Amino acid sequence: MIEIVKLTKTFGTRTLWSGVTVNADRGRMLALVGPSGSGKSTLLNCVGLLDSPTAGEIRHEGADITRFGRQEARRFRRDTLGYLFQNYALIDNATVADNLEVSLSTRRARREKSGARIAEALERVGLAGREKERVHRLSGGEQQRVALARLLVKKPSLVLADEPTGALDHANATAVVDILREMSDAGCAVVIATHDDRVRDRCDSVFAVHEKSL
Ligand SMILES: Nc1ncnc2c1ncn2[C@@H]1O[C@H](COP(=O)(O)OP(=O)(O)OP(=O)(O)O)[C@@H](O)[C@H]1O
Repeated sequence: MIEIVKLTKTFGTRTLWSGVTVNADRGRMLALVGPSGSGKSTLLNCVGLLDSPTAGEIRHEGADITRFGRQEARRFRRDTLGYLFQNYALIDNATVADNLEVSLSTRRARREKSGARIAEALERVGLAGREKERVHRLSGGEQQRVALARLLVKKPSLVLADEPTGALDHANATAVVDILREMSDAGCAVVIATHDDRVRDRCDSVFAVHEKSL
């Protein structure tokens, strides 16, 4: 799915990591671990095209995504990528349903019954019937489950999760990882930057970012 090959990131004279080579495969969950500041988020952001590496390649379907122009990057984000952040990255003042609809392109939404898809995703994350509620009124755990429902609606083939359980209690963290596991079992490649040993232990492979630094 994604091949990261000899990736390096430097800021001025500081090398964050170099020679990073690791794959994210469909049907598997990869944990990115390392101490605070070791560059887990930066690596995830390079794969998500939110940041650029200094050297190396990130290959997807024969292309090096680090060389994508604006159009290709937009298509990659739209068609392939799903992101899950610690701070949920939802539209606070909008309803649950509005937050889920943004992940449907209008053409697709017209073609399919978006209402039914949204209801199904909300049911799956334990928020059945909560479409009309405003996101800022929900608890942190509920907001992260809305963000997960948004991924379930979008059905990306690659999910990048940055500390997705960092602000959650044990029950909500377990629920989040359960759903990521389900997406992975359905063929998605899942990459999770995490400090949480319980999350790490539920992944199929572990990549220690700090051990690849020079
Ligand atoms: N644009 C930038 N310019 C300079 N330094 C940066 C830039 N972006 C990130 N850094 C530095 O790179 C380091 C790695 O940050 P990053 O957030 O990737 O680490 P992390 O492993 O995810 O940390 P944490 O576990 O605390 O979230 C930090 O020291 C950060 O200050």
